[in-house]
Amino acid sequence: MRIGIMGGTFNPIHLGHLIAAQRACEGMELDQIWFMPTHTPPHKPAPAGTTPEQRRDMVQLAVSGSNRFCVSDAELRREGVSYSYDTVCRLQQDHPDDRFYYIVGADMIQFLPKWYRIDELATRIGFIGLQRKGYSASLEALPENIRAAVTLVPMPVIELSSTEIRERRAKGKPVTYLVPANVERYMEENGLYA
Ligand SMILES: Nc1ncnc2c1ncn2[C@@H]1O[C@H](COP(=O)(O)OP(=O)(O)OP(=O)(O)O)[C@@H](O)[C@H]1O
Ligand SMILES: O=C(O)c1ccc[n+]([C@@H]2O[C@H](COP(=O)([O-])O)[C@@H](O)[C@H]2O)c1
Repeated sequence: MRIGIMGGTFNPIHLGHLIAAQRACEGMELDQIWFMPTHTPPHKPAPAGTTPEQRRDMVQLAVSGSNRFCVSDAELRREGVSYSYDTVCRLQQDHPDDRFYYIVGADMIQFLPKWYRIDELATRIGFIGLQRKGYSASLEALPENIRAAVTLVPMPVIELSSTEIRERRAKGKPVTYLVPANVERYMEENGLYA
């Protein structure tokens, strides 16, 4: 199988993540997308306002209607910083017949050279890079070996982030149509970000 890994903090998951995953799925003819919430993100502050279980629950709700999308808790089960290299090595050990692709937004593409053991990672998997407003999706600045591993997939610009969802919730503004309805309900019921 061709499997896309959609890694993220997902604090919380929003429609930008889901549309990105769907475009990657179509553009690269993937069989499945595994949404992989990080335990501890490598390059940003530890997520505040939620537990890892709550972030995972919201992702689970968001993908519940799909037959191609699912949640992997491989990183949540592993203590410490969630380096993608460690995750990929483990996945390839457990699923030797499958091919893995790592899906990243355009904001992340320019930081790929800073990823832990990126040179080895780029020999193991392909990266699927998606367009995102405000960030250059150009590959020119990347070293040749990393550039060769990235395929760009066009996606409509979805100007939306988890930060915006948290800020709207903190101000008492609705997040309707920005996150799936069942995720909005979960945030309400658990008093998240309010
Ligand atoms: N609107 C979007 N369009 C395309 N890709 C996105 C979008 N939002 C997030 N992504 C991508 O999804 C992955 C996971 O993102 P993450 O969970 O950190 O969400 P975020 O919205 O960037 O969060 P935050 O605002 O808290 O920094 C990253 O590769 C990121 O680039
Ligand atoms: O392995 C790394 O060095 C690395 C550095 C930055 C980001 N990542 C992964 O990229 C994904 C998106 O990261 P973030 O910080 O936008 O949530 C998430 O799965 C991270 O674990 C991985």
